[in-house]
Amino acid sequence: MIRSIQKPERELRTHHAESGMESILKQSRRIVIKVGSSLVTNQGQGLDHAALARWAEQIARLKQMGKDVVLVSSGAIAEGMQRLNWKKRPHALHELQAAAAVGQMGLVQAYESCFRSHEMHAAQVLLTHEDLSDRKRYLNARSTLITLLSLNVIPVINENDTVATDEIRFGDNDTLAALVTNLIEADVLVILTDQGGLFTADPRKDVQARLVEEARAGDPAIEAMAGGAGSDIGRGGMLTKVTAAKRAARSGAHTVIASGHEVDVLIRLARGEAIGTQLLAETMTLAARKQWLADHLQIRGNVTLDEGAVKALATGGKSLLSIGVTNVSGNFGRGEVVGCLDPHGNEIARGLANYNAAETRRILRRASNEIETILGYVGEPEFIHRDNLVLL
Ligand SMILES: Nc1ncnc2c1ncn2[C@@H]1O[C@H](COP(=O)(O)OP(=O)(O)O)[C@@H](O)[C@H]1O
Ligand SMILES: N[C@@H](CCC(=O)OP(=O)(O)O)C(=O)O
Repeated sequence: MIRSIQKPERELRTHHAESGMESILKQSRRIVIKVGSSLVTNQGQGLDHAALARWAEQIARLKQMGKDVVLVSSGAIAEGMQRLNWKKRPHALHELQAAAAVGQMGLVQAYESCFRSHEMHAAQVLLTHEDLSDRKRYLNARSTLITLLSLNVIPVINENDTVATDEIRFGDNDTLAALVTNLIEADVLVILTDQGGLFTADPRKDVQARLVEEARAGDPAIEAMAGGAGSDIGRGGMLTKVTAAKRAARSGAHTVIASGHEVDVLIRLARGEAIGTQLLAETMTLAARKQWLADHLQIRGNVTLDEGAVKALATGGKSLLSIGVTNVSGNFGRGEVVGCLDPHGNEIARGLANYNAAETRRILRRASNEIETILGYVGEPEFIHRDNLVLL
């Protein structure tokens, strides 16, 4: 497992290396990597294809090291501007959105051809923040991403700029990357940018600024160090990265902020070299996720379980299958929270249902392999997956 709670005396370190520190990437299995605009474009004009090829190569090597990788990549607007022959970044949101729609084609084409040379595929996933706060879409996005990972495909995520405006306005894929980290319960979020990491002040303005090697994600002191907006190309700045780290920590993920200009930065991090800034989460992934679930609980209905299912949940650490459900009450949708009652009506657990109430009424007491015949399709084999279940 990855390193967990840091000691208070290590709250903030600003001196350089030789500290024997090891990168948290070494121990982690599931990683979200965010590459900022400055690392995938030619100063905001078109894509830097050589850079994309380097990212794909490094990610292919991480895969060989047994890591699951999701890539969050900016670059659509810059590529769209070039394809449309626009020399200056427009101010009107609808024009930025149009540029993103044109450029996204080039972005995924480029990644697909890069990953193909490593005998891998890329998948385009466009998301908005709202998608991830809606429980049904949250579950759908989660299942799709986890399936893509199991198929050895690299999901390449960007904001769905056609329907979102806030992120274009602020130029921020950092928040999106943090939400994806929560979504798939990644161990680490790696934010690559044009600076060596988080400095005690903006290094472009303050020559005295020192690199913060390690701190606690969510420490108010680091928020104060991260100034306002950054460059003209990407405009989220360091503050959105520090905030992203705080958000990622909510599901137990650590964050690394490092320079994408370091040669083979991802490989070196994965081998354990401490590069850039490590912002550490205090809780372990699973516990944090359960806490997240607990915070979001608003029961929409109940299912009653038979004794076997109660035992499987309470002592077996298992998922809840439809075969163990004997009764359904309420009117919940897919992704909504249901209470799980024992045969005496006592609530023993809560979790996110993979099937809505009407579907559950049809599949109760039936085995998972019968779901497809009964409903005409099959989603997940479990009614509530263990990861989405909290015992009371
Ligand atoms: N404390 C700080 N440490 C490092 N960089 C900072 C800090 N405060 C502000 N910045 C600025 O944030 C910029 C990175 O943000 P941004 O340009 O949005 O990158 P990206 O496109 O990679 O998301 C840096 O170039 C730097 O000028
Ligand atoms: N989604 C947009 C821009 C997002 C963006 O610039 O974010 P960031 O790289 O965090 O500064 C694009 O692909 O051009």
